[in-house]
Amino acid sequence: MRSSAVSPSPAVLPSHRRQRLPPARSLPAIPRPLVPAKSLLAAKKISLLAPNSLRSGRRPISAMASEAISTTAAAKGKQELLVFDSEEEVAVSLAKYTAELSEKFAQERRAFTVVLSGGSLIKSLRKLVEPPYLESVDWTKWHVFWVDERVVPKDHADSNYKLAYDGFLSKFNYWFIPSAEVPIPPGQVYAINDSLSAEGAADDYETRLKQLVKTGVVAVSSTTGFPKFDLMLLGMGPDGHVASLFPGHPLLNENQRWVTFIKDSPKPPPERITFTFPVINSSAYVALVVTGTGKAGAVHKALGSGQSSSDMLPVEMVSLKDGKFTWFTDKAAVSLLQDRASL
Ligand SMILES: O=C1O[C@H](COP(=O)(O)O)[C@@H](O)[C@H](O)[C@H]1O
Repeated sequence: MRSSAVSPSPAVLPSHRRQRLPPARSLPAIPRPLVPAKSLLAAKKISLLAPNSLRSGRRPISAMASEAISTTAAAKGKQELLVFDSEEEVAVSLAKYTAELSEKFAQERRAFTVVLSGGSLIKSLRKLVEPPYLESVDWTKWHVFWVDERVVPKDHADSNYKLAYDGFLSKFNYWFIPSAEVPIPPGQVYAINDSLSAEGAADDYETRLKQLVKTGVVAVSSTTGFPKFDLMLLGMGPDGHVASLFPGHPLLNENQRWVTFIKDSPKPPPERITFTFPVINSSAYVALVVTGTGKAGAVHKALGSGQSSSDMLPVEMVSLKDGKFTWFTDKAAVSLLQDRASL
């Protein structure tokens, strides 16, 4: 088992986790099939619309939509837009994509640093804890972080940690273990210290990240000097916010801090901590998962309007320095892009 430089003390774990969860090392060994190296992004997709991407095996929603989105995406930098028929298919593809990156980084760096969001993203990760991935992924290499967190106790309904724990980290349902945790060593799950103020929690998280950079668990971008996470799994709100970076908020311009705090979040709860754009944009891979008609307006503004302006949505500010940025969407989320009038 890999030990981390910074292990959460038992005091920062929520009581339900302390009491109920067997340590990862006590789980029975699970036979891990050899997973052949596969190309990334080989899963079923119906659209590929951005430049600099593999184009094989993909069919556009429509020629009109394809052309229009491709043009806009080209103007906005290296992005790939994948459109699936349903959220179910998004979840299937996201699991494959994540498992393949897990294998790649586990081999290359002996660690896989994964950053989670809250919100609907967690539900879309459900296929990763089902066969075949629950057996084939080397969970012991995972180091789990949060791109943003609400400043509430970890057992609070608003906690992104709790959401991830209840919806993902505790959902390891192997046939002879009816209910167990995903076997990520507990010291590699980096929840915030919920006994601190928003400012204190942001400082503490940034300090912990700096220690993990020093020990080599988290990589550093040679381009930006900011931490370079292997995979960031982002969601997007209907207003186009990502992490806890909201439209028009001064935090959008933060360019020094790795982790900062907000006390006036327009979406409750008001107090949160969040990674900053320099950190998000230094990632090796970002998967932005956007599903449902509620997000269609923001998707249209980001990808379909052809306008690049001073009123950029936060999602439009995701622009990786030297990483790969992929949108995982369903048809509902891109429904306004399919409307010829808006293309
Ligand atoms: O408040 C938040 O919202 C966003 C988006 O959530 P969704 O439910 O609309 O997908 C989420 O990505 C972020 O982590 C969370 O704190």
